Amino acid sequence: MIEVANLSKEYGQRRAVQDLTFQVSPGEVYALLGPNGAGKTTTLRILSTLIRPTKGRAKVAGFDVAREPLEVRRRLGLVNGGMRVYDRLTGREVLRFFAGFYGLEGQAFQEALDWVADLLEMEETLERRVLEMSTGMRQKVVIARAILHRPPVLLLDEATAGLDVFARRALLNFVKAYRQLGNAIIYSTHVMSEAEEVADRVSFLHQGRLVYEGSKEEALALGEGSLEEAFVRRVKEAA
Ligand SMILES: Nc1ncnc2c1ncn2[C@@H]1O[C@H](COP(=O)(O)OP(=O)(O)OP(=O)(O)O)[C@@H](O)[C@H]1O
Repeated sequence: MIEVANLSKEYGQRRAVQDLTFQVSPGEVYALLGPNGAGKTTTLRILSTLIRPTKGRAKVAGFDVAREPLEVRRRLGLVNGGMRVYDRLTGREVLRFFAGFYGLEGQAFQEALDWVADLLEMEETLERRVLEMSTGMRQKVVIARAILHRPPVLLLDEATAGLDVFARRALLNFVKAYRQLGNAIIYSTHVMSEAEEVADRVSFLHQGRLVYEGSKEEALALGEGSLEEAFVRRVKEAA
């Protein structure tokens, strides 16, 4: 569902991502792990067609991100930590506005709304103004907006940033439910414990390079039960 081949991105002299290759299958959560500046956001921005790669290729649902960006966008949802939505609107109004971009109106909008409200357990959030929502409720609106069109590919970039324990739990449960529907998910974070909970496979990104990729179980074995330890060991070996 996601294919990345020898992908590189340079900002002037700075190499943000170097020669990255990986694939993600339908029904799989792929954790992209690494510290700040490792290149995670750059990778997701390329996949979501916001920036172009300097070298290499990436495909989403079979469509090339550089040559067929509109086809890619139709099949993809993106969630960043700290994304904003319009304060004065209710949850329902925000979602109606964005649904319009996907051509979801009338009955189709209502069906999409019922679907996301159920999946994210957010019925009461729909009637409240964003201004009056908790951070967790707001994040549900952000996620709902990203999946209204039921994309088979979902990219989550530090999506739990700023969330309390209940909201984080709700998000992790949602990730599991969305995978269960057969969708491909990239879960990008520097919080290794979250990946331990939701990932099927993990990769470690360090200074723009993929220094490790394996099943979560293999990575945990490498770190004697800890992904953080596995990351540190792999980075030392790669140095
Ligand atoms: N627009 C830009 N112009 C110049 N350099 C950039 C730009 N965007 C990112 N970089 C650099 O590219 C590298 C990778 O950044 P990126 O944001 O992809 O990392 P990250 O793993 O997502 O980290 P974070 O969690 O801090 O966002 C960093 O060295 C960063 O400073």
